[in-house]
Amino acid sequence: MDAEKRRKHPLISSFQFGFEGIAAAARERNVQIHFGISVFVILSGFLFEINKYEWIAVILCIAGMVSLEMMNTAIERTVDMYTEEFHPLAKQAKDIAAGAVLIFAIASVITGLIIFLPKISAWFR
Ligand SMILES: Nc1ncnc2c1ncn2[C@@H]1O[C@H](COP(=O)(O)OP(=O)(O)OP(=O)(O)O)[C@@H](O)[C@H]1O
Repeated sequence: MDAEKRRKHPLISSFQFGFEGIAAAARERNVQIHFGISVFVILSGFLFEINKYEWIAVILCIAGMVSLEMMNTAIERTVDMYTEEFHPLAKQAKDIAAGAVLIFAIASVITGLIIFLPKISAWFR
C-alpha cells in the first residue's frame, strides 16, 4: 500500500485503529498489570467514597498511566522493528520511554497516597 492510499481513510477508521491498538496493547503483560491496578484503585475509590475532585485526579492518573505504558510499548515495537542488534540509540530510546513511565508512576503513587492514606488511617481509628 503506498503512502497516499494509506492516508485516505474515513474518520471512523481512526477510532477503529485506536480500538485495535488498545486490543493489541491489552495483550502486553505491563499493560495488563496497569489494568489490574486501575480496577483495584477504582474499587477503592467507591469503597472510601472519594469526592469528585479526587475522582478527577484518579481518572487522570489511570488514563495517563495506561496511555504512557501504551506509548512505551509502541516505542519498543518501533525500535525492535528497526533493529534487534544492540545499538546505543535503541537503548536510549527504550530507556527514555521507560523513564517517562517511571516519572508518571511516581507522581500517580504520590497522588494515590495523598487521596487514600488519610481515609485508610481514619478507617482504623
Ligand atoms: N536494540 C537494543 N539496543 C540496546 N539496548 C537495548 C535494545 N533493546 C533493548 N535494550 C535495553 O534493554 C532494556 C529492556 O528492553 P526490552 O525491549 O526487553 O523492554 P522491557 O523494558 O523489558 O519491556 P517489556 O517488558 O514490555 O518487553 C531497554 O530498556 C534497553 O536498556
